[in-house]
Amino acid sequence: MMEQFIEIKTANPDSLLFYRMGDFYELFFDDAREASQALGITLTKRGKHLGKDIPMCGVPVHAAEGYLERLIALGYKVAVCEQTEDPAEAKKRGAKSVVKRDVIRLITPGTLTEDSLLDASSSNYLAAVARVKSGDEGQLYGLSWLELSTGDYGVLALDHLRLGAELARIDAREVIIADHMLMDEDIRPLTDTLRASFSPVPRAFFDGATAEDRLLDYFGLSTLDGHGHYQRVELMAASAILAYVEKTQLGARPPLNPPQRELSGRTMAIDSATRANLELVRTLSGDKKGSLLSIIDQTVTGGGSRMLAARLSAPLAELDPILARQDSVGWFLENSWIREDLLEDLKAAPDMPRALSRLALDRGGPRDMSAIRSGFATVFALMDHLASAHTETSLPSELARAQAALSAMPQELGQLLSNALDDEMPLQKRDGGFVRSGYDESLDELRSLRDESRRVIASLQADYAEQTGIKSVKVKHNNVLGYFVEVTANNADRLMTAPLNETFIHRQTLANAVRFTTTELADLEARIASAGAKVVAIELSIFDQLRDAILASQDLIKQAAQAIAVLDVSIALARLAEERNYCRPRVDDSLAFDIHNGRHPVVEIALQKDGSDPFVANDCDLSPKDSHLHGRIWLMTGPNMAGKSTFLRQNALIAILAQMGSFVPADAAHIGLVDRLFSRVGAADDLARGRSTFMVEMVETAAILNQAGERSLVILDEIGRGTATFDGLSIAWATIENLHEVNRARALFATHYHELTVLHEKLPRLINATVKVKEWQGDVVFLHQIVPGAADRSYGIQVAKLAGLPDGVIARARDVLQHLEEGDRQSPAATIDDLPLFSVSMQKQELVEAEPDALRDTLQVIDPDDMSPREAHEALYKLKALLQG
Ligand SMILES: Nc1ncnc2c1ncn2[C@@H]1O[C@H](COP(=O)(O)OP(=O)(O)OP(=O)(O)O)[C@@H](O)[C@H]1O
Repeated sequence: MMEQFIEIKTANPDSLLFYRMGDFYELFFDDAREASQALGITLTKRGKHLGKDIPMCGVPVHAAEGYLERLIALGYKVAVCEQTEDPAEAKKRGAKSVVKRDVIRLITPGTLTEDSLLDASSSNYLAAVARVKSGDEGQLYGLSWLELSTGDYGVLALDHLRLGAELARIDAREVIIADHMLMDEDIRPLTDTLRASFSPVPRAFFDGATAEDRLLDYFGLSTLDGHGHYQRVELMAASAILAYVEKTQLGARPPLNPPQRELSGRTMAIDSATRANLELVRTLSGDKKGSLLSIIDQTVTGGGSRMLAARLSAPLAELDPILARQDSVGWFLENSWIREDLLEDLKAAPDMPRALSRLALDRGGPRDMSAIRSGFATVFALMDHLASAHTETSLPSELARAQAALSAMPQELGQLLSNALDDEMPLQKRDGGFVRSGYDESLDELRSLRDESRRVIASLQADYAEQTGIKSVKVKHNNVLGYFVEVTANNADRLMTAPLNETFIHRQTLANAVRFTTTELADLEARIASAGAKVVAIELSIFDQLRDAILASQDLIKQAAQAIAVLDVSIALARLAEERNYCRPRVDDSLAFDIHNGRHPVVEIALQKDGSDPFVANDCDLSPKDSHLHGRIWLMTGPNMAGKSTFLRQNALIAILAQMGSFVPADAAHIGLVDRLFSRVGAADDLARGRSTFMVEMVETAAILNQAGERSLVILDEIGRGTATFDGLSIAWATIENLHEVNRARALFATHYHELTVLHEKLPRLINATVKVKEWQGDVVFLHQIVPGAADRSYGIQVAKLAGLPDGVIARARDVLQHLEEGDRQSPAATIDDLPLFSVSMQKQELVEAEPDALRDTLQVIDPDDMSPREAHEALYKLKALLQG
């Protein structure tokens, strides 16, 4: 057996091998060590190999999915190895022969189809990255992606700058890449930063010479011309995906359509740092909760939720489809009366695309079929409700298309499924029991034969009781003996002596009972078994017929599922707009960016939940004005904690929401299409990649200055903060000039360098803005209101006080500040360099903290009313002693 194991393991070196033994999947050697640790299960040993113990651990087959789920979540791949013959067959070859086994499935993070392993509301993409040389030095990349559980398959050619951004958008669970590329300079940053697990595959997967043939062969086509003119690097990536799918599905070919070419420029480019900073679908700490998606997602179907996440991750950069989506949301906002009916229908909608893909991969069960059947019910209900609305007002284009897709569902198939499938569905197809009676005559006959025999057996118990005179005689069934007659031990003798021993044949003696069979019983049992086997055979063939019928209509079913998702998303966004008072933004191809009373969608909700003061709405106008041809730059100064970062982020989020087709948290908004969004907000160390905070900041700023154009929106928060004051100030200064003169992008720039505010005298499109605060008895009160002008001071010390810095440190900081401000007026450089800031304040802090606190503590516990004169006297001495030291 070990020989067999090692052979199979050698063929699957990069997967944990789940080796089937009876009711367990066992893991051996290093696999066992890794899995026992990852799963927290006991590591044992079994037998020896080359004189050493073999480490082993195992998981029960019936609970395997739970363990698989955890391993896949940790990024492991698993090869599932099953027995491929009956143990009885193996025995025929000799008592010691090993049952044949083979890997029947490779489970990898990007190729999942099981509901239990998938999150209904998230897509699960597999991606492939191909690379070719282009021009003298340059490299061109091909990126392909596939959602195996829904069949969504796309491809794109792009340069290195966009590769990271697009991979971050797709948010694949697994990325395959040729093994020789994995360590390359251009790929390393991706493997370090993305959430995906990278799977190296042999170079041959990406072979450019055979790529097209592989696609043609897969789709049974003689040319791909009808599907677009793919570049070579696109073909390489797309065919590598197919090769990997064939490898992991062991040759099973999920039905796909040729990959859709995505033309660059159709969506807003958002690089991975911006995406992460803005916490679109996940927060910086990796949680879904608290992300923008979690706040806006009111969808009720898995497909709708996945579509909403995809739209949020890829806001459009083309006008018409944005307007069409807005029309759908607007229509549901106006016709709110129809929403409730449709919502009820949607809540009952099954996840058809995932059921479909399991059926196609021959992994589907009766419940997947019934999901398609109930999909028809959902479709009919939706059509009814839409039709009633239709008579009153005409549907906007996107919804009209959805309605057309729903009505294209093949009704005969729906009828067939509801005729053929029973109401209650078993989990597995192997025991039958899912075909409705009345659907197939021969099946019904066999079933009644089987059931009749069962009834006869049930009546035998009474006959035998009468015949033997033993009232307690029982007819029972188990898997080893089949049907048998059982009597208690003290009644057994009667059956074993004449005349009853002619009828009752002894089978088994237990402690308290003895079991017999009869020819009559054996006969009936044989009849039941043969009818039962025939029943199952007929049911399985009906299953196959139904599956073929479903797959023949799969394109129509997928389109209907897509339509359901469109309805779900549109209704969800309409409800969102209504509940939260969002407005329909005016999106056009101008360079405007004019938000009136905008709010931060996530902070607004957080404040509401806390019961804090309501969110203060703010305007933001970056539109070109008068003779200025390009967008404006707002330079934001203002105290810490005043709300600058919130303001910056809210405007980026409003742009994203607007271009994904949603309404936005504002009273009014006018947005000229944004082609690229850059946001450098807050700094986080990237120690894993050996970069300091400042280095990360500079890398991201470089990307912005190199790529932003006049259609871009740039959000920069505190550039240069992580280095010496003058270096930082100079970098921020030069960055603003570049944005103004070269990039000419619409931009929001927040800074603590008040020196920058003089720039507006030189740069005509630069506007100073600040956040209003009120000073009250030495403390600062934040009004969160953005107003024109520059901040006079930072109020950093007041904020530090609010944060609870010791009083001594605050007092000393005020001294130092005063000193610096005076010095600054004379010779700023000298002051900053000369003052031993840190050590001075630390010494002072120790002084001020240690002494008064001891005195205070003692005083605090003294209660004069509860003291005798003598005690009071002693306390005084104690205080005095404390004072002296
Ligand atoms: N418009 C607003 N209305 C109400 N509360 C707000 C508003 N903007 C911000 N806040 C509150 O103020 C807090 C601080 O905001 P934010 O982080 O944006 O300040 P900041 O000026 O960027 O500070 P720092 O310079 O320290 O980064 C937020 O967490 C939020 O609770």
